[in-house]
Amino acid sequence: MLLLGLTGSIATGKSTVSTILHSAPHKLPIIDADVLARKVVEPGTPGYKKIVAYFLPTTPDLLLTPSEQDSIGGGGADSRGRPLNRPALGRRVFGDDPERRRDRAILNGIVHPAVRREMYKEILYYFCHGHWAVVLDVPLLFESGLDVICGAIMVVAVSDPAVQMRRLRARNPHLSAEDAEHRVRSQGDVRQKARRAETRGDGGGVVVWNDGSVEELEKEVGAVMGKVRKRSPQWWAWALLLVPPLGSVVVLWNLFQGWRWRRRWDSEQRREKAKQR
Ligand SMILES: CC(C)(COP(=O)(O)OP(=O)(O)OC[C@H]1O[C@@H](n2cnc3c(N)ncnc32)[C@H](O)[C@@H]1O)[C@@H](O)C(=O)NCCC(=O)NCCS
Ligand SMILES: Nc1ncnc2c1ncn2[C@@H]1O[C@H](COP(=O)(O)OP(=O)(O)OP(=O)(O)O)[C@@H](O)[C@H]1O
Repeated sequence: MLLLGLTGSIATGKSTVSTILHSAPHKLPIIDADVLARKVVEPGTPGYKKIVAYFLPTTPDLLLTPSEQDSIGGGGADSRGRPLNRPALGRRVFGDDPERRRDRAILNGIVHPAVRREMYKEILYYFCHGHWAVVLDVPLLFESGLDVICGAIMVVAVSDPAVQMRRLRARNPHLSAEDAEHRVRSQGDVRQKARRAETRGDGGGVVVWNDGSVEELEKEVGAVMGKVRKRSPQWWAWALLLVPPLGSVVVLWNLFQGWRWRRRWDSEQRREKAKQR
């Protein structure tokens, strides 16, 4: 089974592409890291407890008040505690200054391992059901190291940063211009991610440009999926499932390839930095 990593930057169109990939004619199952990242910090979970222990003393509005819960339809507080006030936590961790970077690293250190565990369980489920591919929708695919396990990576990118900012503010009108700017800056430049995917070569890394309309996007997704599909037909997914030793060898080979792509990219980056000095 092909693990197709779907990534990009904030508001570049990952969720829109993931909806396209989930619908006909592609009909792929989706594992959404944002959904899992919410699940693993629900009240009562170990993730929730760690976040409250670290952030509450310095973030008085970290938990929703009963009236805020009513207004978002979250129900009343129960014995597991009040839900997190996500915008308030976002203000603590999104941005470029050292304090926010440190707090973001701490939050990532709590949330990412729990997300990875949930993700592996879902991958196993889809593998056992004989799907030819599953989409891993992960905004921070490269940053979290999950690129290594993916047989192919699709980056959804926009070439004009103003388009990204406009779509973000239209989708999240509650964000101030400053908050929106902080969120965009908290993720790497999407054009850099596009270049990184392309270094993986034909079908192993593809870029979907989303500067145009949704109809154009659908066509573009169709075209790049043609390249991806060539590398991993349905019969191959069944062969891996029915011949476990073959499946194990292929998993190891894919991990090795992913690791080699990562190393190649890191050394290219080092060379570029050295040239700039
Ligand atoms: C800070 C939190 C509570 C803000 O929640 P909020 O509901 O306001 O935003 P949401 O979760 O929908 O995120 C919106 C977008 O921000 C970006 N983003 C989220 N977390 C991060 C991060 N740690 N670093 C950079 N960008 C991020 C993603 O593109 C995401 O799609 C939340 O984003 C969070 O818990 N982040 C840490 C976990 C994480 O990395 N999630 C991303 C997938 S693993
Ligand atoms: N081609 C397009 N034309 C117009 N609007 C678009 C297009 N693609 C996406 N959008 C809109 O832009 C906004 C951001 O898109 P989407 O939610 O798919 O991005 P995302 O990368 O998943 O964002 P996030 O990382 O924040 O979850 C949405 O409101 C979406 O409807």
